[in-house]
Amino acid sequence: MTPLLELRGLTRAYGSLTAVDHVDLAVLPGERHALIGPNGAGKSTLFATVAGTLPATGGNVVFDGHDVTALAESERARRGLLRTYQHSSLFLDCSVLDNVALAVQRVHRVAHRFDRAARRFRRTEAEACRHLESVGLAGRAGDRASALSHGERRQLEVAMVLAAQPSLVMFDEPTAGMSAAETERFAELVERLPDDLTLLIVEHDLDVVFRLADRVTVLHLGRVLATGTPQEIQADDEVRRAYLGSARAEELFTGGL
Ligand SMILES: Nc1ncnc2c1ncn2[C@@H]1O[C@H](COP(=O)(O)OP(=O)(O)OP(=O)(O)O)[C@@H](O)[C@H]1O
Repeated sequence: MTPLLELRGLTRAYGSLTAVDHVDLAVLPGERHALIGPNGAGKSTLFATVAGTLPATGGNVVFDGHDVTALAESERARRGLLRTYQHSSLFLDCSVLDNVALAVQRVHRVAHRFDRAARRFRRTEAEACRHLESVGLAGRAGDRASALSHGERRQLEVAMVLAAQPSLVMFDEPTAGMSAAETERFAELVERLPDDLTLLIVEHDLDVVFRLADRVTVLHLGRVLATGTPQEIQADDEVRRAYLGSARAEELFTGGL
């Protein structure tokens, strides 16, 4: 199967520090792929370089068969490669529904241009409602975004990303700061996303990783240490060694299986 996303020798240096060091990685269509690693492994840098938030200093990002390394983040998003931002994309004074409707409108700017205003409005609203339903927020449509809890804001953010009709969504530590109940709700939400949506998730909660991911890539000191199924990763001696001394070693040994 041809990968939807392929990283070829992707490298990102900050001066003399190579935070992401010749990373090769393939994410297949429909796959849920998690990126883990001890603190400072280079996960955030890799994430930002793939999304186009940070330019690469070497190597290539190939998305849907095209080399997008030189493209801006917005152009990558237009082609279906989207990343989530922690809260920064929300209009807190607008309603939950309007936040998603605005995201829908951005996509349909061209497609709906010749519709009559009332019809365009109805279509946009119906589509926004559908996205809210798929993230479990239909009941909060009329509330202000500022009234949502931390976990609900992250759900709203997913609805807004879905409105952009992506083929690959990159989640940036989605459960960070969530309560156990919010984390559970978020994991269920991800499990319910359409099967053909490809996901790349950077996540610290290894229970969530081992529950959601089809395959896991472990970064260590900017390099790929291992890629495999959750079971393979948990049984990998090198991975265990990389996590030893990390507060998360315990999770690696006990989580998920
Ligand atoms: N803007 C920057 N300038 C210089 N060095 C940086 C910068 N951002 C990150 N680094 C360094 O690059 C390396 C990788 O950092 P990065 O944040 O990508 O790792 P991470 O795996 O996401 O870590 P964490 O799990 O702690 O978030 C670290 O050594 C970090 O100190």
